[in-house]
Amino acid sequence: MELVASNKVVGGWHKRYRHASQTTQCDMTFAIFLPETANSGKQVPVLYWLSGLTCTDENFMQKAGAFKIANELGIAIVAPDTSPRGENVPDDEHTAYDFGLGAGFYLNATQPPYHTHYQMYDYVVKELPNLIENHFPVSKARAISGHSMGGHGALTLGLRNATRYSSISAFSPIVHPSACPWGIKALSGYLGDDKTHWQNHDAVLLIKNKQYARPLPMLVSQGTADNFLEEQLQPWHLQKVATEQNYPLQLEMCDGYDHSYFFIASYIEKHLKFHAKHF
Ligand SMILES: N[C@@H](CCC(=O)N[C@@H](CS)C(=O)NCC(=O)O)C(=O)O
Repeated sequence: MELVASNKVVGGWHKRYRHASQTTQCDMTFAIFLPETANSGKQVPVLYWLSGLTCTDENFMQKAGAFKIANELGIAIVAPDTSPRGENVPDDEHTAYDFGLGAGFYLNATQPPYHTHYQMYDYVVKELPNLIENHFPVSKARAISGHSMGGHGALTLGLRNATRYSSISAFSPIVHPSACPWGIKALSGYLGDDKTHWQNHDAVLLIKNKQYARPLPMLVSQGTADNFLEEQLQPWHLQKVATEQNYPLQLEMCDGYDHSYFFIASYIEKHLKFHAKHF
């Protein structure tokens, strides 16, 4: 692992590392925030943060305003990149922002030419936590959260790995990718056109089909002034299946907030306190 950046912040540390990933077969960069309590070697729980389309490990760390409250709660935060990157990594053929680089959708692609590198599900669920737990003073208590495409990642990875995480949250998530333009483009491009292969990557279908080992506490926050609300995000689908299955979802509609990090900065304290309660 190569240290790329190191900044002291609120008594703790923000660090960026690059490493050769066996899962994605390219160099990956991630960021970690370590609270002050970790300086003395105390093992702290980890929140994995998955970012949205076009993002890297940097957006959350620079814009979410999470450090002070994460430090008070003694929580580390790990932010991976949103896709594999590098010269040999194929992009969308039209270099669109919603597929390929910056748009890995937290799944394991099966379709050429993407399947070699686009293995973000295994990277986030397995390789990254192993690396983090081997190199930093963290416990095995993990929570998962994310925004938009990363909200989709948090919901689906959390549901499918309910024994690895203690709680799930999401901001403005893509809840039903099988039925919205961003999701249909990604799932067909990475997994092929057979929709039976999409079900494991769709939070609404996972809950509908009870595809989880145990229900985890789930908090979803959605701005009412989000440009993507009607066409892409559609949280009412999640609310409906959660009610039908009695899944412990807390969905809050936040009046006047848009899709940006201004919204995340406004509600991150609530999400961090939610996860802190369940570690
Ligand atoms: N319309 C935007 C869509 C991308 C977008 O809104 N990305 C969100 C996640 S889905 C984001 O977090 N962007 C980066 C940021 O705000 O720092 C574009 O064309 O770039």
